[in-house]
Amino acid sequence: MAVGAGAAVLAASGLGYEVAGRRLLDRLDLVVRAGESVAVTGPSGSGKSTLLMCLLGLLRPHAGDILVKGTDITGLRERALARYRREHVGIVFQFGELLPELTPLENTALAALLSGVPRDEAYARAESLLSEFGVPYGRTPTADLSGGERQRTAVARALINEPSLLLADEPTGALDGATRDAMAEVLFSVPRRWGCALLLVTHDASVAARADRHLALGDGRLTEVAVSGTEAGR
Ligand SMILES: Nc1ncnc2c1ncn2[C@@H]1O[C@H](COP(=O)(O)OP(=O)(O)OP(=O)(O)O)[C@@H](O)[C@H]1O
Repeated sequence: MAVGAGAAVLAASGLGYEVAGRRLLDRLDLVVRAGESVAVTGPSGSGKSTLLMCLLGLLRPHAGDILVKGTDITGLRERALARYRREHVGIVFQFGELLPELTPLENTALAALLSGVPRDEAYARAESLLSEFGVPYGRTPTADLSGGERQRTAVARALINEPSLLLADEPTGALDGATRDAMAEVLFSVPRRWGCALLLVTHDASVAARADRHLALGDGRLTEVAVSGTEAGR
């Protein structure tokens, strides 16, 4: 657990999910606390994206509970799930999923505007987050930014509604070298600075090693990956 990690934001227990007769999640348990980062790795096809989809409420697990801030989201109907995603969850994908023709400021503010935040406040929050992450927010369309700038914009957008849970699916997968490291640095600073819980899925062991906890998904369950001496001393 991270130093000073707080209450459980996410507590999933006994999760089960089957597809085509295959048990992808099998009595899986997972707790992520406020201020804590958890990385999940696992072979291709082991069910990492399926787990994230369950946590987002886009797939309904066949067994188990997913408590987010004490509410079991597995029992929510569509409208309540949409509200849950809007109010509690931020998500960053591999390719950022931003609208290319909008500026980074517009892309970031849009997520707040769609949640009913007044225009001035949405833009003020967006400016503050983008400066924090060192993204230029002039008139340049997002399409013309570098890969790293686009991903940092995606993090700003994911944070604008002050989520308690930040989910990231291969957020560094499309980046390489120094850009990937810089992006990892930004992501892992988020739980420390904003106090939310971060759950990150990655194929990159060096990125996973930066998390407070590194879990491996295999045979439908999560197991702790031992932290090496160097990592433990970070
Ligand atoms: N609707 C479906 N019908 C049949 N098989 C499916 C369906 N959805 C997912 N699968 C299978 O379930 C397995 C797990 O998929 P998932 O995307 O969760 O894996 P992953 O660990 O995220 O993989 P990767 O690392 O390659 O992204 C895969 O073998 C996939 O083909």
